[in-house]
Amino acid sequence: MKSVVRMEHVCKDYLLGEQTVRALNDITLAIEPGVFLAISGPSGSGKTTMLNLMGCIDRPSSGSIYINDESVADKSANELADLRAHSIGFIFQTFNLLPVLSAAENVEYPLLRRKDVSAEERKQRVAYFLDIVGLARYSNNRPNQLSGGQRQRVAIARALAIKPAIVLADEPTANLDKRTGREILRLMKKINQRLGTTFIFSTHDQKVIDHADRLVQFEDGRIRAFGIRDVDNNWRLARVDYPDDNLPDNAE
Ligand SMILES: Nc1ncnc2c1ncn2[C@@H]1O[C@H](COP(=O)(O)OP(=O)(O)OP(=O)(O)O)[C@@H](O)[C@H]1O
Repeated sequence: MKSVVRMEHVCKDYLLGEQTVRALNDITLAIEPGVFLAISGPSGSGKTTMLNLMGCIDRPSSGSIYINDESVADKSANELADLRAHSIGFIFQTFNLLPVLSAAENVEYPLLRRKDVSAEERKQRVAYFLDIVGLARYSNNRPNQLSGGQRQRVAIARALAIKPAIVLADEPTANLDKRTGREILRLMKKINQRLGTTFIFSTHDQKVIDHADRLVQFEDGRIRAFGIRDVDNNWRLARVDYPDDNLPDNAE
C-alpha cells in the first residue's frame, strides 16, 4: 500500500553529556495519504523528535524512513532540502514567521527555492493560499501587525504554498487561546478535506485530538496505541504491548 511516511524500527538517541537518551525506541508505522493524524503523548515522550525525523530535519540513529515510498537514508543534506522544498510543509507552535517580511512575502519564501515555480505562479499561489486562510486583506501586514491566530494562518498558507504531500505541525495551537486554536484546527481540517493534504500534528490536548481521524499515542519514546475512527466517529484503539510491560520497576 502507498504511504506518505513509513518508518521501520526507527530509534533516535541523543547524547546528553556522557549519557545517551533514547528519544524514540523501535518505531514502526506507515501513514496513508490524506489522513488528519494526531500524535499524542506526555511531555518528553518523543513527539517532536518524531516530527523532526518525518520532516527530514534530523536523521534516525538506526532504522529506515521512507517518504512517498522512497528511502531517505542515502540522501545528501542538499537532496533532503530539496525533498522538503517539494513535499513537506511545516507549522510550528511559535509560528516562526520572518518578522521583516510581509504576510505575502512569508508565504512566498519557501517557493524561492523552487526553480520549477515561475515568478508569476509564485504570485498566484501566494494570493490563492492567503485567500484560503482568509487573509487576502492582510497580505501587506508584517507579523507584528497580525494577531496570533492570523500569524498561524500565514504559517499555514506558507506551509501549503509548495503544495506539499504532507504538512507537519508541532503543537500548532499551543500558543493560541482556545477559540482561536479551534478555528485553526477547523481550517487545517477544511484544507485536509478540500485539497487532500496529509496533516500530521503533535498535541497534548484532548480537544485537539478530537479533530483527528487517526491517532498515534506515544509513551516513553514508544508507540502505546494506534487509533482510527469507526463509522460512529468513536475511536477504535489498538494498544501495543511490549515484552517488558509487566516487569516490576526494579527488575534487572
Ligand atoms: N537535542 C536534544 N538533546 C538531548 N535530548 C533531547 C534532545 N531533544 C529531545 N531530547 C530528549 O528526547 C526525549 C523526547 O523529546 P521530545 O522533544 O521529542 O518530546 P515531546 O513529546 O515532543 O515533548 P514536549 O511535548 O514537551 O514537546 C526527551 O527525553 C527529551 O529530553
